[in-house]
Amino acid sequence: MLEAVNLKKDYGGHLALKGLNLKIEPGEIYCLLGANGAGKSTTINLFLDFIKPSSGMALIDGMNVADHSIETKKALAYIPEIVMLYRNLSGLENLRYFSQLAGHSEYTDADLLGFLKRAGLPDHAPMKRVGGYSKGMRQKVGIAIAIAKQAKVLLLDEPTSGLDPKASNEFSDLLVQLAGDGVAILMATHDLFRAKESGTRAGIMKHGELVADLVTADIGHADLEALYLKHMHD
Ligand SMILES: Nc1ncnc2c1ncn2[C@@H]1O[C@H](COP(=O)(O)OP(=O)(O)OP(=O)(O)O)[C@@H](O)[C@H]1O
Repeated sequence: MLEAVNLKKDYGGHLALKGLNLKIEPGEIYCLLGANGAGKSTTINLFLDFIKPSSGMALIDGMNVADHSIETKKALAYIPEIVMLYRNLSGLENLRYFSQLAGHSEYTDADLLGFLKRAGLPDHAPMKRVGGYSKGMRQKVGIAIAIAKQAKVLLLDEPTSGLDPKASNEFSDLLVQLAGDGVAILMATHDLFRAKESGTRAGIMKHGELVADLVTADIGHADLEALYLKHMHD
């Protein structure tokens, strides 16, 4: 479970996050929407403990990440816009390496190949160098790493930007599957369509504040877009 409690971030006089309160339960996919500079990445970076809050708390599984950096990192997986992998290693070798780093040395190659398959990596790809992978294939290795790590929390920062519609659709389906397994997911995205399609909740952030927090099943595509645009113009 992910929770922000009155979470604030001040970058030298610029209040980028103004007291965020948010709870994301296992099985939820929370899509954080908002214009460039709204504070979405700041929120994610606080949960990752990449940056420290000015006040308030970011909690993962009830633990304050600022005080439990290592323990909370064990519970989470992070997928940025471009998943960082070793170009000269194959997908399988990358997955083995990152799984071992996460303390899972027990997996056999068959296990690891199973995770890559579950993440939708084509059968011909696991033995090939990642340097030749498409962006969508790299994202799939990122998902396989999350599966292998048995992450309870998944943080994503614009993971589908630059993916073609089919790859984006496949990626969103994977997130829905992970949520079905009880993972709590927070995703910063500009993709209103995907937020409505695969998100269970959506929040609109503006100037460091959550100005809307909705259940996606309660709102249509057009209504979400209209609401988003209304907030952007206010
Ligand atoms: N390291 C930093 N130092 C100073 N200001 C920063 C820093 N990082 C972010 N900011 C500022 O904080 C605000 C929020 O930025 P943030 O990156 O969280 O926005 P975002 O919603 O993720 O935007 P985008 O959609 O462009 O990724 C912006 O005004 C940004 O310029």
